[in-house]
Amino acid sequence: MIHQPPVHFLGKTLTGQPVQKQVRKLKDLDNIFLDQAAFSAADMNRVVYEVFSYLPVDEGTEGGLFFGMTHLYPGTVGQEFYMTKGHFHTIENRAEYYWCVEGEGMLLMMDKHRNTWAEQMQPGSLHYIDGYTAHRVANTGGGILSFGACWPSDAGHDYATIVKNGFSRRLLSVEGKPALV
Ligand SMILES: O=P(O)(O)OC[C@H]1O[C@](O)(CO)[C@@H](O)[C@@H]1O
Ligand SMILES: [Fe+2]
Repeated sequence: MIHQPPVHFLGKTLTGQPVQKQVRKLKDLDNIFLDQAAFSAADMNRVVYEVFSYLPVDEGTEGGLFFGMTHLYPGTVGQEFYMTKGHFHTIENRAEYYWCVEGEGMLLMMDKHRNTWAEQMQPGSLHYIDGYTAHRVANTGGGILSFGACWPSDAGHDYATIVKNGFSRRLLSVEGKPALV
């Protein structure tokens, strides 16, 4: 039997059934940004990023894979660029790929010893995120940053550790340029 694939990935657009869309607004990113005064003054309904996910198996399936496209909008809160929430995986050894399709950004990674480093994202850049490594993406450009992700369906998301302790370094906009401080 020949099947038509249910989902299509054209440029930065993922369409078909079953693609799920998740929207993250500023109000979903509480305790992420350094400048709490700037955060409180901002419009909480501002969309920061959208994630289109293809989840062909149940969450938690060992051996399965998930696929997602994230569109992260440009903007800042205080001196920080709009960024994703960031997470470790609940099953800590699970790795992931990110790849950039459009825009300019920075992938922040932090290991279990809280060493933090960054990789530059530009169209075509491919990023291997090892297990035990927290990951977060910041949009450092003037347009949308679109990136793909592929991760194990049993990885899970541990957001709480990042909300509580953050990354050990922050990516700030210093004279319009990204600086890891
Ligand atoms: O889950 P966060 O930290 O909000 O970041 C969004 C991106 O990360 C993923 O959760 C996968 O790690 C994707 O769904 C999405 O590409
Ligand atoms: Fe992840």
